[in-house]
Amino acid sequence: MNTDEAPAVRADVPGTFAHSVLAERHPALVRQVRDATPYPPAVRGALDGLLAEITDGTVAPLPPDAHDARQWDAWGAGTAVGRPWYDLTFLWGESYFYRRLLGAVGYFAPGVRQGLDPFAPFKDAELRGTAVDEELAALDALAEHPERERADALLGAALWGNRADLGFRITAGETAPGGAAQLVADERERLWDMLPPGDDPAATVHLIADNAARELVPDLLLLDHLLHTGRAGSAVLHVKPYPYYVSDATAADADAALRRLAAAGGAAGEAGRRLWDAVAEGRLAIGAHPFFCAPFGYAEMPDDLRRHLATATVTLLKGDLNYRRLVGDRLWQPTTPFADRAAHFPSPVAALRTLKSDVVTGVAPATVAALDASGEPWRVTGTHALVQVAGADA
Ligand SMILES: O=P(O)(O)OC[C@H]1O[C@](O)(CO)[C@@H](O)[C@@H]1O
Repeated sequence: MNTDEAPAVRADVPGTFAHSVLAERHPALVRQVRDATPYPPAVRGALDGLLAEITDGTVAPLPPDAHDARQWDAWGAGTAVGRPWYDLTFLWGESYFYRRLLGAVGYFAPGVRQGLDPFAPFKDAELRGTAVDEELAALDALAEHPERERADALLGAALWGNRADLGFRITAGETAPGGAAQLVADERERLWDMLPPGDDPAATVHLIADNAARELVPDLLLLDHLLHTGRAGSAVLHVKPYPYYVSDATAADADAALRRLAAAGGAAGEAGRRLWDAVAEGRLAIGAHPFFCAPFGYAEMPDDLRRHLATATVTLLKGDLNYRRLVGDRLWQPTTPFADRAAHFPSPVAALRTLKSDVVTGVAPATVAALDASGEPWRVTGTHALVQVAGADA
């Protein structure tokens, strides 16, 4: 199917979800970042400048001496600069917003704030929170269950862990995410068929992570299960090269989650120490390719990343943004076959996603009709989820 058949998601129509992200979520986030850390006047000024720019101004360029100014030029910054933010496509505009926010807090420039994650206060609080304690303690009860039940439970935890996304909560407030957990597409069986239990040292699972803390912990536990049961001989965890979309996991977040697990008691601690050993022995690698923060879909991934992902028996792709980048950030008919949209991906791929934006494919017509008839904004509230698989029959 030609991508021109569906319009790109844009943020220029008031009343749409994408518009609300630029008009409400981004300004709220700038204020939250400014309040979460005792920033000096220069940083506060830069954040205020960014706030004014995204509210009333036009897109400003990166400083010419920024380490990635040429990269962003190649990614289209030249044509974006000087235009209203709402003129940009949603994916490009969101991505550039996060790059600019990091610039405002001095993340990239030499100096005392270089490399300091502005979202760390939110991520740390979540990782230390009692909700994680409770989730880890619940693992002990799983040990007695048959392997397939444990696998399903861990897959479910990784799937619904995607609801814990901190960016989502900024506008979801206290009452959401919640409601009935519901899968709009359920291809778990096909996923497990690709990874039979046993000793297959050649099976490699790649996991393209989404959020840190409450999502990354169950992601890691799922990888541990795959490695421990021999469903996979090795694994690669792909994280972001720099802080992104508020809570997206970086290598520092992966280390923090591994420490949290390894220090836990019971089954969680055992899994954490196995994961620690797996990293130490090279069976679990952590990667952070620059393209994971690029403002484009995965169909446009560079050759080196394509070759790397092609080594996967299956790639688990987590979360809403990764899904948008997989199928294309376009307003597809929800019945558009997922396998068609994901056919470009270099390995078999399984999307594990709670729905937090308008993009969706691969939903059966009767399901779409029932969801639409419910009158609920089922695509964007995080109350619905999907497990979809493509490339498994190749
Ligand atoms: O963490 P996730 O599941 O990728 O969700 C993040 C989602 O939140 C947003 O940033 C704002 O809705 C979306 O653009 C994005 O798809």
